[in-house]
Amino acid sequence: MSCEPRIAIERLSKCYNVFDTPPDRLKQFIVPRVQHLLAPVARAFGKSIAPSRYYREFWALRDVSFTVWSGETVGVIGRNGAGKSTLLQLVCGTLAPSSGSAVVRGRVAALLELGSGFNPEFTGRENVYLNASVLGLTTPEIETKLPSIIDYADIGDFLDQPVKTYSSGMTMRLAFAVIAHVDADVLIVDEALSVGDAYFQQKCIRWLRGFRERGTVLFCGHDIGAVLNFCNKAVWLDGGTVKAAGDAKDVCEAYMATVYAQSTGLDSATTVRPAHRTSPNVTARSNTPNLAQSLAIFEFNENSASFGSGGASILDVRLAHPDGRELTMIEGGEEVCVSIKIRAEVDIGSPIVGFHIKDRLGQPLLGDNTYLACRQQKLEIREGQTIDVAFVFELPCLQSGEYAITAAIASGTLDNHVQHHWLHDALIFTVNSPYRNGVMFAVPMRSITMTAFESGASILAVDGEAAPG
Ligand SMILES: Nc1ncnc2c1ncn2[C@@H]1O[C@H](COP(=O)(O)OP(=O)(O)OP(=O)(O)O)[C@@H](O)[C@H]1O
Repeated sequence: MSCEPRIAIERLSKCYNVFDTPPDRLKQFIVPRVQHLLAPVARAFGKSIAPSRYYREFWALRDVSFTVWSGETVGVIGRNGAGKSTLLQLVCGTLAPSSGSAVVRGRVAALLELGSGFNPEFTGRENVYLNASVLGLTTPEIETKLPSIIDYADIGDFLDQPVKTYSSGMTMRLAFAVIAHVDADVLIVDEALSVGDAYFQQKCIRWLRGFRERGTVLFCGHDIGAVLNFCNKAVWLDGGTVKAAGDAKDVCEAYMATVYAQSTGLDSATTVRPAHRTSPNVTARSNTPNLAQSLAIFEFNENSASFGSGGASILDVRLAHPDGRELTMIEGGEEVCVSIKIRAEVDIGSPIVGFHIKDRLGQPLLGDNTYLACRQQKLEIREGQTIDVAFVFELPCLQSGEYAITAAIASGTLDNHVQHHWLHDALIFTVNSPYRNGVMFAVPMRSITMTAFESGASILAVDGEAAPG
């Protein structure tokens, strides 16, 4: 990180004029103008006219100051209406401040309202030129990058159709493709917009993660998990002012404690208590996890993003029961099988096949590879042969959301290998789960026990269902 501040925000405020009724807006438009015209007449009679006001002021942001340093990823958090979007729009310059300043150094790209910079009457191709030049690229630069932008957006023949004929997903793909090619120094992104279809979402997240390594990011986080995963700093806005700023973990924890306290009516200072080991109170016990999570598994996507030196291709990736039956519903802790089918295009001496399950932010949650388990009995695959690799394991209880399985085949050892084919997001699946436990995934508890005592004697023991977390 250098010592150059990329974003310097000083006493930034934004006041909106709020009209209670539409006629008030009209009155505000007409009456002060008439009063202004009549003012000289009134003055001639020794009178003055006080200008009428038909609105009230609403300060969406007041005296906000903080600095984002080069290389930082800062999440802006806060409840609905706290002023996050207003702040981001002021930083991007799409909204004018009422007072104070937001100075950004370097080339800025914003992912706020994707496609909002597009002219709906122009074709996608024309909009790429328009948008990229607004973001600072010269025409020769755009021409050089155009094939890559088109490839990234992957919207086929629609490129030469007017943008007004696009679905919102297509507009988003094209807008993101432009953003990904403008070599920005600062990226301002509204997390809620980094969506689309699951494959494209994973592609965006991969790009954002890569960008984070070289650029500065200001990130509007509607989801605390995303901020914790993605940001090193956080700014907590509350009613348009900065409530806390600093290390993302500290700020998010303080924010969550307050949100929890407000939703439960408890004082946040009383929600964290020291552990008391002497007198546990109530008992519940469980060893039968039976809260079902419903799954939707998409088709294997052989065209998903990939890399590798070649020599082998991943032909299929499946998530199913270990006996091959289709998986539509799982219970916490059930055995599942991730199977990967591969064809060798050359002889491969020491194949290593592996997979990752990633959450919607691209965070790898779990996975494994064949290296340790199979190193004693080396398998060789000959050119033209196919192999099936099956990983059978207990899938932890996942939170609701979208997940992606990435699969790969390499050869060699863990430290020294050739990557033949790495297929990002080969299989997407969604989980609709009842678990709300605040962790990325939960392991099924073998038992959960709470015991009530009175005068040292146990008075209550209850068997309950396992609900991890
Ligand atoms: N054009 C406007 N006129 C009047 N009030 C506005 C206008 N735009 C935003 N506001 C108000 O300003 C406050 C901050 O809005 P903002 O959209 O910045 O909040 P936010 O933190 O991004 O909320 P959310 O998480 O719901 O997106 C809200 O109370 C909102 O109603």
